[in-house]
Amino acid sequence: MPPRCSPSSGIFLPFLYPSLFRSASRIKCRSAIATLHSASPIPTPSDTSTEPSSSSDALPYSRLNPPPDEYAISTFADKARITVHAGGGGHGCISFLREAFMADGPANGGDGGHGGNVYIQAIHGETSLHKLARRRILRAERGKTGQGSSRGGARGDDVVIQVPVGTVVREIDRVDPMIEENLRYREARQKEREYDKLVREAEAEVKDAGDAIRSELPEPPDHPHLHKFILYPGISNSERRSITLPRLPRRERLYVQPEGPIHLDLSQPTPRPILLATGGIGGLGNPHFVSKDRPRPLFATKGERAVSMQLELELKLLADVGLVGLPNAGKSTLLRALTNSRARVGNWAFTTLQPNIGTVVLDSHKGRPFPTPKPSRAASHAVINDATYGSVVISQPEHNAGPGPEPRTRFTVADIPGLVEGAHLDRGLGIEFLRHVERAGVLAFVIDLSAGDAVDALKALWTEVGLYARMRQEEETEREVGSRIDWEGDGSRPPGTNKTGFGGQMIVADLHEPIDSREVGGLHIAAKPWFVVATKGDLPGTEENYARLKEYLNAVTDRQEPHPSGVEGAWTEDCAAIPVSAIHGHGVDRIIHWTVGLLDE
Ligand SMILES: Nc1nc2c(ncn2[C@@H]2O[C@H](COP(=O)(O)OP(=O)(O)OP(=O)(O)O)[C@@H](O)[C@H]2O)c(=O)[nH]1
Ligand SMILES: [Mg+2]
Repeated sequence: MPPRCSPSSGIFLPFLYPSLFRSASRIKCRSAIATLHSASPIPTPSDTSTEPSSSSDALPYSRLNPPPDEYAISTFADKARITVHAGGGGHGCISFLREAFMADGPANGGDGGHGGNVYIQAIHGETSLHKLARRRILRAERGKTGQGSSRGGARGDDVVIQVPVGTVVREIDRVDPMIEENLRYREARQKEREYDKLVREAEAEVKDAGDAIRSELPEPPDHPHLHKFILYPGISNSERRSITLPRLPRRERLYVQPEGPIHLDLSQPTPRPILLATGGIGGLGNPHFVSKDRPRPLFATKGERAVSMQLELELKLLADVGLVGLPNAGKSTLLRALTNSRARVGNWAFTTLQPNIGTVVLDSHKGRPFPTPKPSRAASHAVINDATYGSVVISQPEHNAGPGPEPRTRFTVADIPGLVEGAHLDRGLGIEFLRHVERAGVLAFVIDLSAGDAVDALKALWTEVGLYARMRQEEETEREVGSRIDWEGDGSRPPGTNKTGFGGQMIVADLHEPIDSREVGGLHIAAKPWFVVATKGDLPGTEENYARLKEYLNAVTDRQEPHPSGVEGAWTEDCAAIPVSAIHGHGVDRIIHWTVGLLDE
């Protein structure tokens, strides 16, 4: 059989066998990056499209310049579609006491146990939805069937679905047997009433020949709750025919089933699990039906069926800082420099295919907590080749900040796959991951100073983010309108309306509710504080690029230039560019200081 991937298609080899292909990959990937850049109007360095944007080839391997195969695989999923089934109720039992010298003992069948519920809980320990995406179906336990000697069945175990904080839960579909049941019961009662009416009319016509007329009438309808009963297995045919089933008492579920469609935004940890689907109630044992006329009931009831629903889970990472940059800009290297992350680094575009999250530990509780003052703009713009920049550990001041809010001890950074032009239209790997940017408190735009004009690169990135933000806003508005429309269209009368019905029309609710002004036109992202990480500052010839970028950002801060996204009213309070060399670990502590300042604002 010929090989699936011909040896000539070397472009795939770095992804498959990175360690075997290290030396060749540098050359191949340079051309791949050059092609990618040339296909895109996003600026590329005229002099670096043939030369790689990194001098990392010449550097010895280290934690910040790792070989391409030195990384931790993250099993990450940010979307999952699951079906949850609450547990059905256990059946009631038909049983009679048997003792010596007691031929016909009293009924002693136990009740069935109630079914387990399905809950959801957002917790900090979870970081991904991959386990749920793999499991797909989650079932709470059924209630156990009742037993003889009046032993009730055990309650079914609940299921608590634990999801990461930042998960959005949307109900797509629901099967609620209680609603079906009510409909079925109403239909059966209607048939019963019609039948009774027929009988009454016939009896009125021939008063003393009621029986004769009854025999001409159609078969009486079934008992409305017939399907809910279990009959004694040893029952004879004559007993079956003579059995008269009682009308069942109306029974409510133990827990109130939340009304649909469920839409939860679990952006905070939930100390108590939230109920999604309620378990069915257990069936009644035969002692419940004992009466003077019926001392030995040969039936019990079945357990109620339970709610099941289909849910869509979407994780919007709740990182404090989101790293946004073009492919190969150096985001993962920066994440490694900032945190203990072992994100994959490689000199080719789209090395990162899944978001990576790292935690910057500011205070490991080994010493006193320390205040984190925001440095001045001038300080953050200082030259980077300072010997102290190599370490991530921040020196702690002598005295404590005094009374006030607890100082921040850590923050999280999300490294998402690189954005290309048109990412908001789902080009590259963009749209899947742009939503993680939505939740970040601060955006850090990682710009490769050696890869063309930094200002153009920043504008291109902001354009994508801005367009995405607007698109999301439109989607949300549409969804909101959709949820206020009665799409049933079956002419049935919605609650609270008059008898005329709506004959299949859509009913749009009042849409004149005020909309949060921050949500208009993508401002929910553009209003976030942001700064630029001007990386690869160690490479020659990057100073001028940095100087231009700094000048531009000062102009944006002074409102002489519009915000790079073009969104009106976006955040321009203090647009900084922090020069770093992530590969050497230079300048990372400035990023940490600056970020903490923005987060604490
Ligand atoms: N000289 C130099 N090279 C760097 C620096 N930061 C990253 N690089 C190199 O740039 C290349 C790309 O780095 P990555 O961290 O994988 O870039 P990325 O932005 O995560 O790339 P994608 O995941 O593909 O979007 C690697 O060869 C790094 O060694 C830096 O500060 N200086
Ligand atoms: Mg990366």
